[in-house]
Amino acid sequence: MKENKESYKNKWMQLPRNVVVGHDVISDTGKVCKDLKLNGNALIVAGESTLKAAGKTVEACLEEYGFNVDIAVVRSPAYDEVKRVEELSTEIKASFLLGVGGGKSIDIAKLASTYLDLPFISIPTAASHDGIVSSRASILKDNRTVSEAASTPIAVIADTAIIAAAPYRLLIAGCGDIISNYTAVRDWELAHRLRNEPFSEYASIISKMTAKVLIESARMIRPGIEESAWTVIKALVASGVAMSIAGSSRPASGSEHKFSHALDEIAPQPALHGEQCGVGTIMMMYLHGGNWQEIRDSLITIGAPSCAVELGIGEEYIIQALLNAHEIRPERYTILGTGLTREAAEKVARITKVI
Ligand SMILES: NC(=O)C1=CN([C@@H]2O[C@H](COP(=O)(O)OP(=O)(O)OC[C@H]3O[C@@H](n4cnc5c(N)ncnc54)[C@H](OP(=O)(O)O)[C@@H]3O)[C@@H](O)[C@H]2O)C=CC1
Ligand SMILES: O=C(CO)COP(=O)(O)O
Ligand SMILES: [Zn+2]
Repeated sequence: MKENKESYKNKWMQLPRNVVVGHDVISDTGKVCKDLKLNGNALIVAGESTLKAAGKTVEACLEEYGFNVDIAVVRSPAYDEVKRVEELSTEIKASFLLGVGGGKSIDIAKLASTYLDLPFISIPTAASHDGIVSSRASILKDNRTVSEAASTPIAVIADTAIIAAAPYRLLIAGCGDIISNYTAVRDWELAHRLRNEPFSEYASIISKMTAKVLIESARMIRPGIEESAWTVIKALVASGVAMSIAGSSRPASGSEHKFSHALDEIAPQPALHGEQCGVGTIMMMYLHGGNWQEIRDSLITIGAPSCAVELGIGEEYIIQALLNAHEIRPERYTILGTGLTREAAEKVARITKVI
């Protein structure tokens, strides 16, 4: 029976059981965990700032319901942090993990709980990325971002008051990560046509819909407003569901993400993931022959970076990242093909006003 259980794992669509979104829902953390029949020792995984923003509140809410709670503070989305969290989980005999923070904390908790086969709860403190519910984890290995299959959270607790109070730059980054779905899906369609790569109509439609709805509501996205946090969180959740349906990050990660990951490797001070992906989408939409101006105008309306200066990254790094991008996850075919020439890279960056 066991081997059958294992065999279906590469076919299943893992979706979270409970997605709780709203004002002050963080105070329901203890109840959510009890309702999920979780017991024993909990391990919170958070960053320095997110521990203050929400981690300590989560600790108190869990203790109120009789859980023993430990905390692991993480600093980078790297494998050695995942290993450290795994060891601590084993040491304290954790029965479940909670990722409290941005993509880094959530991905580390997600991957550690996958390796340990423990339940995991996602508690985003910002609407900065679409890994909140996804069955993927993006982790640095030898300075290169790798995307690994991971367990979907059994619950998501997204407190819109905390998310609205987070630095607005994080909400804007989440918008960039969603808008990037447009070129991600075009790359996926291209790979399906040229290389017969498996393609999911449903996942691609959901993914494109999140970008479309967000662009249409761009004027409504404002700092400190819970309604704005709601709008972006719903898009991020839907985008993560699209990845879970596809069983890969394909619906939300294409050539624009390759560009962002390439920047992470060479830029002295990379910008936020979603900010870099947004700028990458402008240029990749140009390469696809699509309406890059609409992408650029939407990012500007939201207040997201649309060029190198606004990313705080030098022009040469933009060009170099364009030249390196196709080497990131080379098996994932995109509009970048086997790579741009320097002239082509400079041309696309100039025409789209990124440099
Ligand atoms: N698995 C997936 O499907 C996906 C994964 N990702 C990954 O997610 C990461 C990007 O996520 P992102 O959130 O931008 O990066 P981080 O998790 O690094 O968060 C960015 C910064 O925001 C801070 N922060 C978060 N919430 C708050 C808050 N409420 N108040 C104050 N500060 C806050 C964090 O603090 P602190 O330092 O305390 O953590 C951190 O310094 C990348 O590694 C990317 O690869 C992105 C998309 C999808
Ligand atoms: O960032 C992601 C989707 O927004 C995940 O993508 P990667 O698989 O490229 O890490
Ligand atoms: Zn992303």
